[in-house]
Amino acid sequence: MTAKKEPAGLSLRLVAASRLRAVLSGDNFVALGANDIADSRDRATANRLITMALRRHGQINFIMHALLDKGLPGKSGSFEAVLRLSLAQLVYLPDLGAHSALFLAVEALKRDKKAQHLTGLMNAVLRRAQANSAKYWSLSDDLLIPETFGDTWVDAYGEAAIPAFTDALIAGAPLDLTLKDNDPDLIAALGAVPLMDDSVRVETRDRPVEGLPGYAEGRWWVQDAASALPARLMGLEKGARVLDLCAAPGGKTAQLIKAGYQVTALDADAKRMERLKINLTRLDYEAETVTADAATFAPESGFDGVLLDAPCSATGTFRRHPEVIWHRMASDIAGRVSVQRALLINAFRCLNQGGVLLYCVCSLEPEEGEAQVEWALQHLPDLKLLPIGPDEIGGDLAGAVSPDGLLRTHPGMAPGRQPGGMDGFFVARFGRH
Ligand SMILES: C[S@@+](CC[C@H](N)C(=O)[O-])C[C@H]1O[C@@H](n2cnc3c(N)ncnc32)[C@H](O)[C@@H]1O
Repeated sequence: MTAKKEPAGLSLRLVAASRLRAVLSGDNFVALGANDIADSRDRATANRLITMALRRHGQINFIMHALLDKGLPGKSGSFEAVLRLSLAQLVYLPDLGAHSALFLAVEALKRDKKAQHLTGLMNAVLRRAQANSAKYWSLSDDLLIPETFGDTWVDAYGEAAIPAFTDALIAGAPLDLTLKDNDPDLIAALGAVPLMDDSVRVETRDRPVEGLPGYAEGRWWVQDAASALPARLMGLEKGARVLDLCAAPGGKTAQLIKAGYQVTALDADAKRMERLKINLTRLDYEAETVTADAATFAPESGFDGVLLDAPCSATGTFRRHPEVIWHRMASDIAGRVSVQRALLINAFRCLNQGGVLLYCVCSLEPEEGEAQVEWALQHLPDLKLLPIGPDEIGGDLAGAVSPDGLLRTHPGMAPGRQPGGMDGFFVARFGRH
């Protein structure tokens, strides 16, 4: 007897459901790669389903609430993940076909011992969703942002920021690169548009990053346009000794080396440090590397510059990691604020008199940004603010600098007037008396 053939499209959905399930329970989203699904078209479909489910998470919450009269059944294995993927397909990816969404959801549940008793419920819920898909398609985009963040972001960035943020969330992030050298032929070969300084944007690509022109020769590295801003503000002479704290995977380290500094790159995570070393080797760049806790690292001599890219809530990265805004709680932010303070204190200790300290976070939360500057100026009396000038920032982003010289980007901004947004970043520059 020959084994019964699996229905087409089922196995990619099983892999997608398993990845989404991990994200729902707290993992960061990492796109499926060739090791997960060998066929590139299947892999692309699976990644589309997961990213759509994550970007539309808030609206899918609303739909699930409307359709599951008794709420999500307890201890139900992959039920929630399969349901979210199927709703993403039915409502937001109609080109994938409604029939396959219903049929494959039921088939997927049949293969999960913990959920196979729920095939009837899945079928009924998805049929109701299908009947109402036009109504669900036009749900308010305000649902895409959790209330806790929505309120803070309106206060910090104004009412108009929210529609801009939801547009950016739905669109996702294009690929931004930082170039080693601004070669117009390379930019053309990449099909990229210049954004500012050495940042370019690749809007569409037909292959993985490793297959793009110039990757193997180490002519660029992946770095969001916002993430490339802080290191450009160091402003020291070539040859200055610069400490890059929380450096892995090394995007800012590479920029500091490119600027001509003698760089020491430090990170607490040994695996991520290995990744940093591999990245620098590909770029043919050199730095001293240290695996240590940035809160207690005690160098033998001080540095002319310290860049502290502090661990944070990462809410500014929601275009690539939509899950961050659903994972983060107010208590997480408070915990991160105290770690950032400990790191700021030690960053200051590592700095020579007359040196420059850059503090940055990829967070949209004022507690991790502007409020940390107030705290640092109160608690570290030898520290003074070195205001960032609007003319120091290219890409038509002068408006991102506040009157007191703090830099704040957000996903609604258009670097180089290009569509696609940018990460939310906060940068402050200090000097030591
Ligand atoms: C936002 S990522 C840094 C990105 C990096 N600066 C770049 O531009 O590529 C934050 C990093 O902080 C590191 N980290 C977190 N807590 C740390 C600590 N106490 N000491 C040193 N590194 C830490 C993490 O391992 C992570 O690599």
